[in-house]
Amino acid sequence: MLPRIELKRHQGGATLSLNLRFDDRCPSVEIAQAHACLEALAAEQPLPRLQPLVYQREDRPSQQEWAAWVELVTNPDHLVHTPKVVLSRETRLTTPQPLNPWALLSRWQSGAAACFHFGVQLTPSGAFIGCPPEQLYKREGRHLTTEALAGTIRRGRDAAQDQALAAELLGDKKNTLENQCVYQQLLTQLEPLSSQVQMGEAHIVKLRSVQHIRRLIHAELHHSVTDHSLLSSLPPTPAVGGVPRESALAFIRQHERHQRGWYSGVFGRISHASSDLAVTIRCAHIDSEMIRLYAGAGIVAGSQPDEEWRELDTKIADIMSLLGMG
Ligand SMILES: C=C(O[C@@H]1C=C(C(=O)O)C=C[C@H]1O)C(=O)O
Repeated sequence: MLPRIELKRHQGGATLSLNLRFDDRCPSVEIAQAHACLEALAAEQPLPRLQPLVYQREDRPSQQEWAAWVELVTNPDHLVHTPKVVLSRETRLTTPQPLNPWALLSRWQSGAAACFHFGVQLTPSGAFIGCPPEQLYKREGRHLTTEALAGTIRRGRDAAQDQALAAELLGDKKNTLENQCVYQQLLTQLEPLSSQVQMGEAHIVKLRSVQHIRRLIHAELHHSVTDHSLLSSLPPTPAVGGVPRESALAFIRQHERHQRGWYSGVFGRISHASSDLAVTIRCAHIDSEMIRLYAGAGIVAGSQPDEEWRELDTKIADIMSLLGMG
């Protein structure tokens, strides 16, 4: 989806872009519609204060169903052909109070400096917003940077505990395997598309509520490779899908009963000179009476249902705390 109007904030200002399509459309109609959109833009207004919400919460799957899925994925007969599946949960908050998505995004992004910040107005009262920590890829000319971001542990109560948890994460077999599944697939996919592929050391990324293992990957793209080729090949990475992709996605389609919607997709900017794209995790879909939050966790050999469920709780609680709940 390409929005009609894009607003990009950067240091020292903002850029507004207007997108026009001239393929199968009458040019004068397209220009008139674009003009109407520009005229409908309202002047900047102060954001409303976020009020604590009264809501009803429903999680899909339930903890019981989740445990059953994790047992299925970690069964040796399943692991032998599908070593990683990223399973997800949808948390629905039904509320009679309208929530201003931009007020939520503003509070969210102030505590997520190292993340992408995006919001898409889908309808007058509906938006998809998020602060994902994960880059699908960044391209400058022929130079590509991507990353394997997978493997999670909570933040510590103080600096010493936080460091101890980070060290535990880096040394943990199950989390290392989760990350390895991602970088191995990225390296395989990049091989026919690029040369001089280099991978950095595993290190820790610290977010407000969780820490992750990350490995950066750099490559020089062949001249024939376009964003279209990269987007046809890389997503969904095993950070949101699994390994091998097809059987992991088949498991997800068979078992997850909620729609992932815009969650676990791709969001960003593409141009001839450069591109910058994020994976849409840590996000919320807001409608007039419902907020949908999403969280996923990579399931591999050694994953325990209760621990993975707690990981989902931590990721969701991070967003709910912005709304004064959870
Ligand atoms: C799928 C999500 O996150 C992914 C899963 C992770 C994990 O299981 O350790 C960590 C980061 C992401 O790769 C999500 O947050 O929804």
